[in-house]
Amino acid sequence: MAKRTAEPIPGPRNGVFGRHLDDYESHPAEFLKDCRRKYGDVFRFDTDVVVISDPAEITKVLVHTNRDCVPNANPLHGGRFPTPEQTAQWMRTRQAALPVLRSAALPGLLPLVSAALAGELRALEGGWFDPAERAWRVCVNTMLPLYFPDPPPGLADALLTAFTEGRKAGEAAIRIPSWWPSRLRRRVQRADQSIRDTIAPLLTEERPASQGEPVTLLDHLLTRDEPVPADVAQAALGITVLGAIGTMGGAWSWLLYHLAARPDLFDRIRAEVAAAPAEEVAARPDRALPFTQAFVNEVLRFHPPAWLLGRDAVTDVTLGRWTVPRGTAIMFSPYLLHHDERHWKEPERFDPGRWLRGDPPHAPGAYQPFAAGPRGCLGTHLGTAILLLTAAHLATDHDLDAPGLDRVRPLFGPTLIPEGMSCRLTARHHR
Ligand code: HEM
Repeated sequence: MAKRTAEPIPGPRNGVFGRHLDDYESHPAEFLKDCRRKYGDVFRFDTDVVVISDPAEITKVLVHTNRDCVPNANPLHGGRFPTPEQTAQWMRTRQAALPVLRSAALPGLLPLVSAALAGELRALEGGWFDPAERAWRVCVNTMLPLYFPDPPPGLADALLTAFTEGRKAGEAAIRIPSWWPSRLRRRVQRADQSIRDTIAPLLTEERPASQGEPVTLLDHLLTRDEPVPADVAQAALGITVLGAIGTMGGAWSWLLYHLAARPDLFDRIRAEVAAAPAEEVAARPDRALPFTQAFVNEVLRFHPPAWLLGRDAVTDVTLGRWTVPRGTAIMFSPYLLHHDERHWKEPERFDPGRWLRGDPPHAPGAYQPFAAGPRGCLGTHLGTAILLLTAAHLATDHDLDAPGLDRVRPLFGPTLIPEGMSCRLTARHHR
């Protein structure tokens, strides 16, 4: 590995895949934390993989994404760097999806999300369920009404299949070479194709001229003066939701966990929601519910679903006093950042109040639940709103039981989810 200094980047001997894989797999976050303590804010994790934990360096890498580096290679796409044309195509997709995802558009659209969410929560009433198992479908069904006036039958299933298969293939990527046309990979490609096939006819359908303002993303795409290329439109309508399921579902599960773990704070949320005008809560929950917003911020700090992120350097990249060559994977962990006592007072304390006290709660760049820069989360505002609305609906309409929370463990998989939680929602007016 080329360096600016003669000294090699420190890290575990022979890399993690040499002798430490078991240690890493049994406690990934603890292992990384330990390495950071031993080796510093830039350490070598394995040949061609470095981990960084300094907020300023992380921000620099995120901001320069698409220029110096790209989001980690998707193993399903052969592990190659995307071509400049593929990156440009994806950036057009982001642009096409913005009409429903940017913060200014959301107040008019959130009542759709809120109604879908209320239905999903009602459907969960009565039986015991594991939030981490049910979250994926809840999140898809909650997001789709923003995209389609009548979500096409089968699309939610197609998205969930593609998500599940993609997750399995992602986990297997460590064992199967990225160019291997494995059965798993073919299943992901088939699932991806079925999303495109479900969406394609909607883009050519004759639709009645829309009455008044376009509402859903489909309306926006069909009423633009300049037609959006079919591939971009399909990706905007399907693949952006697919990209959101893992993180959104993880965040949703942790929200339920923390609400159940802190009945005192849940009561404060109930009081805040009861005192706020219902229309304001539905359209601008971030403004109407400051304590609930602080609670959500703290959930995403304590248990960021995207706990490990990475970029692949497409050119030599300087990290502190080192330069790593093109091809190096540069990883960082929002979980480590959010639990670093150098940037947070009492990081192991779940304390929404830290977001309300007026003084800056953390070092710049030390809060990264949504990453940042040109490839940061496209659904930051929507994701936050879904969590706020979930808390608001639960507060108004449901009691939440979740015994045995002390046995629930964080599972550091492709996303961070609670493992082993079981809970039950009961309608409040039934009591
Ligand atoms: C609380 C919920 C959510 C969290 C914590 C979250 C987190 C993230 C993070 C950390 C990334 C960056 C990944 C990286 O840098 O490699 C990301 C990307 C992305 N998110 Fe979210 N997200 C959430 C909700 C959503 C929602 C609701 C959408 C809606 C469609 C969405 C759409 C996307 C997309 C499309 C990308 C890929 C951006 C790109 O590569 O250009 N996310 N998300």
